[in-house]
Amino acid sequence: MIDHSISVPNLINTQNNIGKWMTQNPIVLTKQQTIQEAITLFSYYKFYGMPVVDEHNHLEGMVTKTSIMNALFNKQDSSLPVSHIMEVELDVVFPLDPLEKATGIKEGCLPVIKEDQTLVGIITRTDLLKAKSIEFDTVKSSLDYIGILQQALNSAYGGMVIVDHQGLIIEINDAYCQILGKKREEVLHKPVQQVIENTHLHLTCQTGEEERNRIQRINGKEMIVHRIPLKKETHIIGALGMLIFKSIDEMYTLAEKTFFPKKTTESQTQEKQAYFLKSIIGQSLQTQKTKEQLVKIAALPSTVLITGESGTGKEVYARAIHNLSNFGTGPFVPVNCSAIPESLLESELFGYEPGAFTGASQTGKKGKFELAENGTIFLDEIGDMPLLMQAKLLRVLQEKVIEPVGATTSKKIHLRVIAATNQNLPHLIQENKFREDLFYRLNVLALKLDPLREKTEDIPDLVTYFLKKFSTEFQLPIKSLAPEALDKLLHYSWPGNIRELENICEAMVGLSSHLQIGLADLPSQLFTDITEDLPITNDTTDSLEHHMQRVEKAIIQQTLAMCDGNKKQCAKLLGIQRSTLYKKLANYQIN
Ligand SMILES: Nc1ncnc2c1ncn2[C@@H]1O[C@H](COP(=O)(O)OP(=O)(O)OP(=O)(O)O)[C@@H](O)[C@H]1O
Repeated sequence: MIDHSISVPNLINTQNNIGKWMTQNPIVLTKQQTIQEAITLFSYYKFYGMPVVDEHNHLEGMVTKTSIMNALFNKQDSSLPVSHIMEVELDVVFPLDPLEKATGIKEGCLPVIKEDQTLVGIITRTDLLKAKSIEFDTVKSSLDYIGILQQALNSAYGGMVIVDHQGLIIEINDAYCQILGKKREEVLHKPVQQVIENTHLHLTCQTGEEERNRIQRINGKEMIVHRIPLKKETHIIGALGMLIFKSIDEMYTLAEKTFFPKKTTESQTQEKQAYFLKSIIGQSLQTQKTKEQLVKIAALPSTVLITGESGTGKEVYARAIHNLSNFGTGPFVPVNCSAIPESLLESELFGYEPGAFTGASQTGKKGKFELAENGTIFLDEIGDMPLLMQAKLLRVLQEKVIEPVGATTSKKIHLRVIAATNQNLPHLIQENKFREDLFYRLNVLALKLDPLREKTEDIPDLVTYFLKKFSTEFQLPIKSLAPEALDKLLHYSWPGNIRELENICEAMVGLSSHLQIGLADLPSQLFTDITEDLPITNDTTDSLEHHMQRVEKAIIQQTLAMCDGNKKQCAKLLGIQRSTLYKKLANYQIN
């Protein structure tokens, strides 16, 4: 993976000790050398002082220009050894001492020794001046660097903010300040989460994870942001936040200007609708009405409940609503509530904190709700949600907050909820299997999908669409359907609805060796349609629903027999999910 994190230059050298700046290997004297020799060396090297060492390089004293001058004025014999005039009570410094320790030199230089008295150098006033002037240049150039950085930030079109490893703001540009309606001085050194709404930058400093093109709500507007960790070697030392577009609207305006310069807003909306409704095949009156309703629903932010038998396209409609809605730029996260074991459902939906339970990941895990932030969560098979989870979901819908497992605080969420079921929720409510209050929360906007047998006008279009789809997928010439075969499809009862039709088309394209699929290529289930042979009861007290259940039971029994009891194959043929088949088998007590 490419590491996009930014490394920060080392602006100031912190190792400003004496060892770094001292004069190493200085000229030294031994005790036996004469005053005359010292005078010669002084006049040649222009030193202020020279250390006197023994044969092991241990410091014994110091001969300075002052001590030489005194000797000369006192008419001392210059052939005497320097031990006569050397200073023995000395100030000394050590290599690791800070530079400041040497700034007290009143005159000349100081010997630098190790703990065992070995001489390692001298530090002179010239050394000190050099160190200070270089330090000054470094600070100055780092100040210039910060100045350049500020200019660069301020010339950026979007907002930029830099935080340190604790999430405290250390730099912010004018554009961001304008968006926040705050002054730079007001927000500097404050925790970023107290200044910028819905920010994650402080978390970026903890996770080191880069996030690009995320939607963040600030001042009621959705904006696109990048969050980039700043690293020095392997350490995270802060994070850079970039606000790319000041709002989604601004991005659309820009995209519109670039891609659709002359079109009116209305025609753009129609184009967008046409694009996303294209995936919903069918021109029957019912389908047309459902699509019209879909467009109206998409424009609203409220929760949607889609009902319809298995395979009628509930997820297809949910995706279209998402794409046409204001949440369309965010993620679409489908969750099949019946496929997740009850014990895992809560953590799957709401996530968990690090180490929340035995076996939990040490980094924690985001739940589906958090993953769907600024987008849509699609809760399929909501009728199968356990009662305890229903209560938790109700709270989420009411308060718009989630509480990850093991967390002590709750998190605000901003997303749209679409739920779907093939079950009769009012019946489940009567049986105390579904909460009435949750039903009303979900059913704010209702979309009911008709079974395929009630809109057979859609079948020709669907068949054409699926034959083309699978012919292309299997790299075969595009196949068609003979009129008598189509007629058979139009008179079948389609218990698995569009999914069953899709599966049959897939099998026909793959298995038929003819370009035009005839009656002989149709699967046997179409010829043994149980509903054709079903006795019509004269019992007027029997409700339509009971009739339907008898029909459904008979179809399942017959299909299962055809598949020699193979439930996987039976579910596929019926166009229902295996979990749905198992439930129905249990309901009808079919073994
Ligand atoms: N109007 C449609 N046009 C084209 N394809 C469709 C349409 N409706 C459904 N399909 C296809 O039928 C299959 C089943 O659709 P989908 O999964 O949306 O049904 P469902 O009602 O959610 O089923 P379940 O209740 O079993 O979850 C999918 O492969 C989908 O692409």
